[in-house]
Amino acid sequence: MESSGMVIPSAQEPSSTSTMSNGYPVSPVAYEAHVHGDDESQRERSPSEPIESHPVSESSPEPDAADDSYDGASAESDAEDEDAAADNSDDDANPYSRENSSSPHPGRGAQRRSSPQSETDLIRQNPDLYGLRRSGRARTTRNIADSSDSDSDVVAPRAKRRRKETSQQPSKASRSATVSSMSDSDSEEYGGKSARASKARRRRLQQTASYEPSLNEVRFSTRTANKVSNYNEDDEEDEAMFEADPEDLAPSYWAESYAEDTRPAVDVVLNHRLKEGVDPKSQDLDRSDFEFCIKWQDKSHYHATWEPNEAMSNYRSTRRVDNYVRKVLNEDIRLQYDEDAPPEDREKWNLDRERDVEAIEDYKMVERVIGVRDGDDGTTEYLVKWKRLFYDSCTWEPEDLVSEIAQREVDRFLDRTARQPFSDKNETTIATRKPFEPIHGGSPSFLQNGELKDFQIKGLNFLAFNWVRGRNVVLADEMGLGKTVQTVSFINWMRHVRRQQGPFIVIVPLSTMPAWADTFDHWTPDLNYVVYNGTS
Ligand SMILES: Nc1ncnc2c1ncn2[C@@H]1O[C@H](COP(=O)(O)OP(=O)(O)OP(=O)(O)O)[C@@H](O)[C@H]1O
Repeated sequence: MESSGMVIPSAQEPSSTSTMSNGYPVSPVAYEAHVHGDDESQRERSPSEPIESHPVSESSPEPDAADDSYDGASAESDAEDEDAAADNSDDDANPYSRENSSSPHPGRGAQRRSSPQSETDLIRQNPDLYGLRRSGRARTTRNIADSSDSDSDVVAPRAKRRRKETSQQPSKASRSATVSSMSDSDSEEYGGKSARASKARRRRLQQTASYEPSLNEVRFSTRTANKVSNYNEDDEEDEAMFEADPEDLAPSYWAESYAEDTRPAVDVVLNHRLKEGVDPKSQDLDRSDFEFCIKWQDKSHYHATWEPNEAMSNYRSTRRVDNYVRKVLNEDIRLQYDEDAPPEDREKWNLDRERDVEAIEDYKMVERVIGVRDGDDGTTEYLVKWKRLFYDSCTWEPEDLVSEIAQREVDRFLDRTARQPFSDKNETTIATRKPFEPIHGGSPSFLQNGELKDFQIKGLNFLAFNWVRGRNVVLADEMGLGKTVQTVSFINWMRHVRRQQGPFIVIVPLSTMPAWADTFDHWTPDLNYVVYNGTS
């Protein structure tokens, strides 16, 4: 308890290392206390005693009178000091306790009245005492400081390697850290080329006591900075599927002579199929027998087209096609036509491809319209959020197209933008809310395309009742009994019954996000919700 009370604050308090030299207080207040020879109780309580036998208040330099931020901590440590002093007076096993219990200690008196130089002399004469007094302090920083030293048992795994290096030839960084540390503490006494091995130990202790953690942290970060882990090694091939073709990159030093390549650029190859007329049982199929479904850069999946292999020379970024052939087409040919291919592998491959194709069809469906603008040619364009794709994949599409494939979404967008959301302020404030009126007589009329069960109405009333009271609650029930539906209903109860337009935030696991979106769409299609996920 003593060491923690002493060590933790001192290790974390920069002012303690900046205002104290070798643990000696430089605070004028502290020095004044010694000169005037305060009585014993005052000395024990003083947070700024220089070197004392008391293990908490007196050997710890942190409660410097110059540092106001320590007032609170000082008061706490004072209280602990009183307890510790009482304990120590009975603790014969602790040499400091004995020392502390006898106030007229000659050494102590000399210390209190000595100048900083004589204090340093005393430290040199009593290295063990010096080390022990700071042992508590050092403990918290030892792991950090000693990680670059050689005599710590509790170090990071790489300390072993560091130990070897430092024992043979101290690294430049290590030396500079040592010098820096010494200049912080007392370079005159502990530095210098003539320092002997016995002094080195004291110096280490000294460093440990006076090191600022930031110094060590800098050293750690410098060393680890060279080790850049690549966690994506396994994904290299996947990345290659989408990596930019070098021909896409227009070198800036060619800028003047560089003619812009306006050919369509391949974004992703979505699928492949045999060309018409090619015998599917042929044994020597290759990429020239196939067509590829290409999603073009800056265009939505809706505009993906099938292109034969020989047409690729008309497009940019065809390296993505090469990668697709290598990774997907060749594997498909192998699994479909190689009789030795395990049937389970073939089945899994086909299922995966089916799933991918289904997903691509979803990407072509309009989830919602989120913006409108005038196009270049005077026509109207809508900003379309595509189903299952993030918002950074939204594209501007001509009005004709959007109306043709998703007129309902256009109408919803126009409805939303036509009216301003308005919330009843009286209902927003708990104190002015109207009393709770439970929902009776079946499913509420503000829900569309379905009716709540009785137990779900009960759950909705439970949520509504507690909202009126301003209480936070959790709705819990067994799986699949309609908690999502009840929550969506509750939000709509607030909108329609209490005229609260939100915004409401619903935080859900990524995997359940589509289900939530579907529930909103199904039960309350008039509600405007936005799905936030992805990177932008
Ligand atoms: N009253 C109802 N009428 C018709 N279908 C309902 C009703 N209540 C719930 N469902 C349907 O039951 C399914 C499960 O509902 P819901 O997702 O709300 O349950 P849940 O309790 O949230 O599930 P989980 O515990 O798995 O999250 C959904 O497809 C939902 O549309």
